[in-house]
Amino acid sequence: MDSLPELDLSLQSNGGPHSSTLPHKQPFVIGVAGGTASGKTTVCNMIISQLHDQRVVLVNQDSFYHPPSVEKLKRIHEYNFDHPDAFDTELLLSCMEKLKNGEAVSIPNYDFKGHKRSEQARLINPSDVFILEGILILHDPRVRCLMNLKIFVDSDSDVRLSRRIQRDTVERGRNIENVLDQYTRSVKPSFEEFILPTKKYADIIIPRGADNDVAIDLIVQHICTKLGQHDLCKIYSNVFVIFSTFQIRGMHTLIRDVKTTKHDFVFYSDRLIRLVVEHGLGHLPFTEKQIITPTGSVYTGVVFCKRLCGVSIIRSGESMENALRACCKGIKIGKILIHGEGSNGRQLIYEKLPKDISSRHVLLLDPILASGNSAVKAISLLISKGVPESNIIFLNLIAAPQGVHAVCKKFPMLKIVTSEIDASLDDHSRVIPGMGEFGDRYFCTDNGCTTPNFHPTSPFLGTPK
Ligand SMILES: Nc1ncnc2c1ncn2[C@@H]1O[C@H](COP(=O)(O)OP(=O)(O)O)[C@@H](O)[C@H]1O
Ligand SMILES: Nc1ccn([C@@H]2O[C@H](COP(=O)(O)O)[C@@H](O)[C@H]2O)c(=O)n1
Ligand SMILES: [Mg+2]
Repeated sequence: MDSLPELDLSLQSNGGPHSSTLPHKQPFVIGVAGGTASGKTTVCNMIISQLHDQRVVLVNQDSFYHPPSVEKLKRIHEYNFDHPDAFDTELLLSCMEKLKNGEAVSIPNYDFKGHKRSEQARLINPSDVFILEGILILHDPRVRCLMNLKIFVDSDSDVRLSRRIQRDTVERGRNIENVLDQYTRSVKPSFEEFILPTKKYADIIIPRGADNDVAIDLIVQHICTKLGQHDLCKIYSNVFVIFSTFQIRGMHTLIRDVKTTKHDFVFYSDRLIRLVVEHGLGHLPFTEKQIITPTGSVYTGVVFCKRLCGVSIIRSGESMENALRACCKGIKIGKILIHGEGSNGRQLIYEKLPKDISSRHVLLLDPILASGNSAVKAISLLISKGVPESNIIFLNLIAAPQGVHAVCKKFPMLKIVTSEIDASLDDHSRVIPGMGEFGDRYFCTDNGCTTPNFHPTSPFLGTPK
């Protein structure tokens, strides 16, 4: 029998686990094609507003219209703006190549009234997501090759024509006669000859354009999932990186900064730890439960697994205990101390684990997964105590690829939940870029600590200097 009260997971993560994110080097490129006035620009703006936490840049194919020569401008009513040759695709390709290489580019702004590039160009910075939008954006195979997701907006042609009349007379300096004449002479024939045939390249076709909220929601979810997939998450299905937002990156920026004060380091580490713990809890099993609300109505919900325990790897892991206690009232927390210099020869120095640990789901706590040697030792101990591998969730703030490989290869059934995966390890097995000695910074035992923030949970805690 437990001497502690039954566990109550008083706070839970909002929904299931996100198989998520990392800043990745290559941007996610989406192509959005469709006939004129089908709602491409409107759909793109809706996607961008729903991806509010990501850096998303919209690049319109219109920006790459060739400016017609003076001769052609004189007979502009004969010009076909809906033909693939109307666009400077070479310029589009070279801009995209620079952006993909992390360089900023200047792209033209297009003036539909004067049929020319505006004086003022638009500076575009490298970004997480680029949306390329335009009637013929799926036409050139080289442009299609840049895309991770291809969308075709499919709206009824009568609706498109009426919207085009409205838009072009209000926004593009045309009259109804111009619009109808251009539509029958070049817009409609080119749609049939060049634009409609590109629908077959689309991964997703959106009927009814911007009215199709469901399709737009699904697309946004798909983009979020894809953005969150670090390469290691693709290799190991048991690695989960929490969804990266500017908030999370901001907190990482603070705790990784060598100049950050001790107080801020502890404050922002605690915030990040809480997020990781909440995500970790989202991976626990649950069963369905119906309850009656005060209005007498039935609510079908879930109850979480109550047989839990935390195990912190001393000393840094102890920094995660408060967050776990705050989420899981009365949770038992065991401790493991492993010691060893260099990359080999880790030894178990101390362990204090609940007697019934084999029947519990274990949240193993260590903010940094570096070489993985200590983690492998700790996990092996848990397994030797009878904890099923699949009942272990290993929670970190940052993980090095080497540590992820070491743990996942040996224990493919456990789950790792982390907030960022770093680039590498240095010769001293320190995570790079990393955040230095987490335990020293958190417990204020490094040199120069002026504002001790004492967390007296560990029998092994050094004396603050
Ligand atoms: N679902 C919709 N309902 C009403 N008006 C719309 C809808 N989608 C687009 N529009 C309007 O139709 C016009 C054309 O839409 P737009 O997004 O510019 O199309 P595209 O970029 O494909 O040419 C715009 O004036 C826009 O405000
Ligand atoms: N000077 C120009 C350039 C283009 N067009 C028309 O714009 C349409 C593309 O923009 P959408 O937002 O409608 O996709 C295309 O159909 C061209 O006919 C123009 O009228 N004048
Ligand atoms: Mg548009």
